[in-house]
Amino acid sequence: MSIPGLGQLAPTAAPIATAASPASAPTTTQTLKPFWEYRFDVPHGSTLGIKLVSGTAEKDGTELAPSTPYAFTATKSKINTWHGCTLEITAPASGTYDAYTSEPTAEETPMVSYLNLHFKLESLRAAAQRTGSMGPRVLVVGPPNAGKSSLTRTLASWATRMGRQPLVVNTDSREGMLTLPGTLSAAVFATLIDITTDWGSLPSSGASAIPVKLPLAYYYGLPQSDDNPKLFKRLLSRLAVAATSRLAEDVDVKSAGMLIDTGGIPTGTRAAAYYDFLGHIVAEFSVNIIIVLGSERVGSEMQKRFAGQTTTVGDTITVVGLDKSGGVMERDESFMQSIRESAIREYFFGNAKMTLSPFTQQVDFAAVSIWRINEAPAATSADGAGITYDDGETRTDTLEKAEPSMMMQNCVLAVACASVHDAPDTIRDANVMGFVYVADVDEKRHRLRILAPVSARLGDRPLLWGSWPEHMVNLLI
Ligand SMILES: Nc1ncnc2c1ncn2[C@@H]1O[C@H](COP(=O)(O)OP(=O)(O)OP(=O)(O)O)[C@@H](O)[C@H]1O
Repeated sequence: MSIPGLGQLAPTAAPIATAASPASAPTTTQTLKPFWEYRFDVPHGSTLGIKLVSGTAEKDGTELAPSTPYAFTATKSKINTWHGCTLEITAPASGTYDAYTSEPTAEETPMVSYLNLHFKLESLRAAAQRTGSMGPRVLVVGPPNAGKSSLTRTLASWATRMGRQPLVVNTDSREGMLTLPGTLSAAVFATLIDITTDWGSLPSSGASAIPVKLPLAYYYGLPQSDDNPKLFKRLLSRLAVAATSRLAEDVDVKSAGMLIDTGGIPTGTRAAAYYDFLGHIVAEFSVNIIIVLGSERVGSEMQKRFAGQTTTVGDTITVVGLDKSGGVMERDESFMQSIRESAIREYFFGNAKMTLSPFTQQVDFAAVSIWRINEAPAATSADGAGITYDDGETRTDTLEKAEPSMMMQNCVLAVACASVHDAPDTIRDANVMGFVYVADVDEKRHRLRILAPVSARLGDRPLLWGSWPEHMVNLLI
């Protein structure tokens, strides 16, 4: 399944630094030979400085500018080089970090196979440009922590560097792409990505040195894709319609095609639901290239299900297996929770480079229309009618009207691009305009204190209340 001649990255890692403290935190230089990677793990509360002194280097496909200091916090990632480079590393003034160099040869690193893939996609894009047809629609799949998002980002960056404008789609609602977690989103990438972030800064009202990418987002609002499969698939279809029409209206985006990131396929009984979602994505986005990262088991399942099939636009589906990088890092639940909390904080208050001033407003219970997104496990909604739970309620993909209550305190609510007068199904299908945070619920006075990124009234916009991202108690502290 792998491109011949490329094996798993050899674990030849040589630790160069751990647990820096102010006394032992000098600025050091690190020289990387061609194909080496500098891998680093910086926890929350620590900041690692990296500067390219000579040579060339990339992070997830985006080149580091020479002599420019970059600050990384709460990041597990790598800097790689094709031709060799020297980096200046400034250890955190306080706090810890781990870093090491991986020293593979060209034959050992999967990065070469990723680059080969990029050139293959480039030739398909050039052909699509000549004929006015749709460029490649690439789906990246694999088990959790296979490096799927990193590969998607790298392919997007390389395409952008060639002057292409691919549409990048995130179908992993546990993590947000250019928006908060809990969403499915798509955005055209025409400019470089801020390498100190995963996907770039969240769109906000502030100015930014790097052009901000505006995603189209739909709010799913539940922790797992299979918590409400019917709703999840419904929103994927909505996103696919929007993505396809974006391609239709712009020839440059059309020829560049799509890069679609997915959530990790779990093992065991939950896997079936995830393969079902992948089938849905393949059909709805007319996927014609499936990249399977780091799993022969997933690879053979994808081959069996999709290889050789004809897409809805008439081309044939190809399944390609690629090795996972030996450097991909596990991110435990507490690390991921702190990433989600930082995303919420950044959305309302900005980041180290740009401070935002969110707006607080008091709103009467009667002035808001809040809709609850419920879990509805698959087996129970096979007939489309939903299940009757012990509490006597029936749950489907349809939203349920919710009265403001203490349960909403410290929750993020999505503002739907719809009207409170719309039917629940229209509200469910609407894309998201933005988010507000419920800072306080005063049940006695029937008032909510709501934080919004801009000083605009909620007007007649309905609010969607899910359980993901989870409530965050210390946003205003
Ligand atoms: N070669 C590498 N060296 C060091 N870190 C890496 C490398 N490749 C990826 N990572 C890091 O490993 C982590 C997991 O990678 P990534 O998010 O790409 O995996 P994923 O398969 O998308 O994960 P998930 O299943 O959670 O969606 C990320 O923090 C990423 O930056």
